[in-house]
Amino acid sequence: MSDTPPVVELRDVTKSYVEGDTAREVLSGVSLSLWRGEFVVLLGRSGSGKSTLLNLISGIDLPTRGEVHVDGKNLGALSERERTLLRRERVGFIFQAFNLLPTLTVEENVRLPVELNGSDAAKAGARARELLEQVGLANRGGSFPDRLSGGEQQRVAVARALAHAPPLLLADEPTGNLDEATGRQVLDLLEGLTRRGQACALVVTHEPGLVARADRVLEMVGGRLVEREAHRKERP
Ligand SMILES: Nc1ncnc2c1ncn2[C@@H]1O[C@H](COP(=O)(O)OP(=O)(O)OP(=O)(O)O)[C@@H](O)[C@H]1O
Repeated sequence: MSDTPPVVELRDVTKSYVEGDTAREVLSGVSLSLWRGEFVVLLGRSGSGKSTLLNLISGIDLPTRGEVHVDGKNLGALSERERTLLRRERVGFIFQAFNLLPTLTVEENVRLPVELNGSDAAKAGARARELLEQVGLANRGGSFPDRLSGGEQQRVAVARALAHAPPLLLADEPTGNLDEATGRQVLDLLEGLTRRGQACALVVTHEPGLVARADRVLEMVGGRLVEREAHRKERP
């Protein structure tokens, strides 16, 4: 095992939501370590708490009890602004609905996270073009997102999520709006680029093909996290 901390560490995390007089526990004592280089799939029925878990890892929400550490930092000890910065610098996101900014071109969408992290325009542009080339969209940088197909938009979203080389990628049903063949193409890219960048990917999916390719398969069941398969690689 290496001396570097896990990219994500959850220590006995509980999350309850209060509605009226009742508190409902969505996560009950979840512990988890994710390491760089791991491609991890997260399964679970609708309402089982998958998005809640992603929100806690990204620091958008805080646990009721327990600790969440990202890149060695305890999110509960950070201010909201510090959590926002950590998220911007260290995490890439891919959403089911693509979530590209409609008023920016494809290239501007991809260079945005690089520029937000302080790179100058020339460097950000070069990095965006490199990523667009890798997702097969080198000639679409000047187009606006609504001119692209769903699969193309999601490939742009993959490029955007990885443009600032984050150690952690969180993807919430990235193929949910795509047909099977297009979804497979997007997942190939997602897997290839996260492995090449030695990032850790945590992907919520129902895609059986992806489950077979994952290093680890986790499932939310009754508020707990179950490790379904233990194809763990050697720690990077
Ligand atoms: N802000 C909130 N306030 C109250 N309840 C919430 C809140 N956010 C989530 N929940 C509840 O927590 C439970 C888990 O929701 P979550 O969105 O994490 O599930 P999920 O596994 O991602 O579901 P799906 O696959 O349908 O997206 C649900 O019952 C939901 O209603």
